[in-house]
Amino acid sequence: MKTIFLTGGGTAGHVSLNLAIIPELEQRGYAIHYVGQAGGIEEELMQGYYPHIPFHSISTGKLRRYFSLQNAKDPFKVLAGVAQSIALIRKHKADAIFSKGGFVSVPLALAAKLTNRPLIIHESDMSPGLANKIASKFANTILTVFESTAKHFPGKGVVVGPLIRPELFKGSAEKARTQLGFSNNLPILLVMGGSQGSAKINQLIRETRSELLSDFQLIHLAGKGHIHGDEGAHPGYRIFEFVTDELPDYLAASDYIISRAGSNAIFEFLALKKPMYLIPLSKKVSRGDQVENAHYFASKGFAVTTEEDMLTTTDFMEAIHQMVRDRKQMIQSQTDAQQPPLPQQFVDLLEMHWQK
Ligand SMILES: CC(=O)N[C@H]1[C@@H](OP(=O)(O)OP(=O)(O)OC[C@H]2O[C@@H](n3ccc(=O)[nH]c3=O)[C@H](O)[C@@H]2O)O[C@H](CO)[C@@H](O)[C@@H]1O
Repeated sequence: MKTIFLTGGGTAGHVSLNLAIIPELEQRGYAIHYVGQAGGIEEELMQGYYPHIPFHSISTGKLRRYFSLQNAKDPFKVLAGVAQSIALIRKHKADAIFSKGGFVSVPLALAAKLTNRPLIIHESDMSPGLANKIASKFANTILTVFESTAKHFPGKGVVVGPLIRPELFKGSAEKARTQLGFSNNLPILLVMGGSQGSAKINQLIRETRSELLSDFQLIHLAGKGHIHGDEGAHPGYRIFEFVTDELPDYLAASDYIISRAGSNAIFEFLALKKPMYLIPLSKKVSRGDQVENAHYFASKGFAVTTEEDMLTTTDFMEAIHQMVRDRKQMIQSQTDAQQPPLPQQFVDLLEMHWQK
């Protein structure tokens, strides 16, 4: 039996794809181990979805882009993580490593190189993240979602497209309506501020909620720690920090989406053919990957987008009206788009590149 180490964490966007391929890997008889950070979202999601898979925590640095005294300690934390990773690879006789990115993946990537194990990386965004840029030096292959990303990895980049968790296609709209106490009279608008929630989007929803509730029923995924008091009091409004098992049903019931532009989430909405309004995380606080993702989606006719800087409630409401007006065309463009690969095809590709 082959043993495979999966890694990726920090945000749910660096875990989703691993969750999607685990059933296929298990069916092919792999022994799977997950390497992440203790207390990270990766540990929480793995415990929730796959509690039988051993989770190993390692030490890692944060790879901050800003000055902090913590930066001086980080190289030592990464080195400790490399030593732990080498020990884990040897102890469990890992044959190959698959990394979905995030800073926790860097020590394991370096350990893969030092122990001569094949390493495959996946990059979801148009421009690669810092962790993947570093880890790519030790990788055999970097699988990308966007075609233009492969050029960042000469000789190693391979376009694979987005992978969607199969359970997202199995939701029941009726189940969601019953559970949420929603009627069939008004469309449902789902709001997702990325896996961690978005203070900006939450604020816009709070400011426009009474207006929105005359046209929509709202499912608001606000993020951990972003719910204040008794916000769920209105019968057409339900707020949650983060949902897991219910997400397929909530997505099936949704007629429209407002979201950040994280790669996993927007490709899920595309695969489910949901008209969407994207407000990407600003370039001021990120490398601008979400701005690129959102512009790409708008250019393909899959989404309406506005940037968050200077966004007023009037602009916000206007963009929502535009999404409603463009609904039919958006669904048509989404229907014409290339279908995402299946987990079987993705794992075939992984196996092919491990052998290289
Ligand atoms: C702040 C930050 O660094 N964001 C990055 C992070 O986003 P983030 O972690 O938000 O990831 P994505 O938006 O790509 O994916 C979010 C995932 O969480 C799931 N979900 C969300 C809410 C919920 O209640 N339940 C649930 O299961 C979604 O279905 C999706 O699978 O990784 C993405 C992929 O590399 C990047 O594009 C983003 O720029």
